[in-house]
Amino acid sequence: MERSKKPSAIPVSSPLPQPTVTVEDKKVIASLASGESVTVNLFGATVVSWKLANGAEQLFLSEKAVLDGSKPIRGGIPLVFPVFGPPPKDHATSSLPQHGFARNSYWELLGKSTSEASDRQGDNSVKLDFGLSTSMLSDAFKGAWPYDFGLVYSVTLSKGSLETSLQIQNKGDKSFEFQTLLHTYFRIDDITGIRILNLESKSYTDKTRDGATFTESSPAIAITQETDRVYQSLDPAVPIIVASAADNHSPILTVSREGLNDVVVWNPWIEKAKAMGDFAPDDGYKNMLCIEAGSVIGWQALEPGETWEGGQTIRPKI
Ligand SMILES: O=P(O)(O)OC[C@H]1O[C@H](O)[C@H](O)[C@@H](O)[C@@H]1O
Repeated sequence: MERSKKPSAIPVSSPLPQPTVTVEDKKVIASLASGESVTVNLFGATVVSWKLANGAEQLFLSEKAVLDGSKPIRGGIPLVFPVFGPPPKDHATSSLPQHGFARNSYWELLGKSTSEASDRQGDNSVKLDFGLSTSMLSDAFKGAWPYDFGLVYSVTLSKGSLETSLQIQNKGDKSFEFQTLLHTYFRIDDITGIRILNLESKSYTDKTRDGATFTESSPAIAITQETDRVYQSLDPAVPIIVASAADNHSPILTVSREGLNDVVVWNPWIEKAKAMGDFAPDDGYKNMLCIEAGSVIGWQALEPGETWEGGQTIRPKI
């Protein structure tokens, strides 16, 4: 008599845990099953929180950030478009507010999509697409910048990285010029404990010194005072690294860029932090650093029908 064989385990391809996306109160929250999460406020499509699986918040959000749409959000990743800084008087953006209207307008959630982690070990990643187009602007912004445009901003949360990328389309019949920037406020433990790598020998304008131009001499930049510098014409293949001063300059996080060849390094320091009504606590400048990937030197021209794309991927050391 044949001994009945125990059925051997049949390999089944178990589905990876799916990310969840919830929309509540003008906020979109996406989470991976392993615990990472990102929160995007529809006002400005501003990413206001990005947490790792262990709950560690990666972005600085001021305790006094205004979240009701009455002013740009102080912290997270405000999006700058179509002008960086105060608009020049002789330019088509001259009637817009500082940093333009993208961070000052309500965006819509266009959709979400998931993709499988390539190694089948981790969770899926989740991509949120947000849109802003001419018809969604206030009449005041439409009047101040009369161009027909469409923006799609994609926020992709993966295990160990956050990617934010912007597509800009000229949908009208006249060309326009723009600047854009991802104004990322990183949360850091202690501003005195970090160094910024990969900017040595690069040219920068220093806004704290009347916009004078200098060449960076330091291989590892320390922030010890108010800092507001626009580094320009960087090699897009070289990421900006925020490193630990104490730990032999080992990376704390890296910022890789595509199409964004300028980088602003900003910390308001003591007096400027106190002077900002929506910045809190006063000594919060010790726990933040803005590394802002952008295209802000000169202007990008976009002809009718053309699309421009750029973005960043942030990877913290885990
Ligand atoms: O106060 P905001 O309009 O948000 O600007 C905050 C900061 O943004 C950038 O980093 C600029 O380089 C700074 O000059 C400016 O102070």
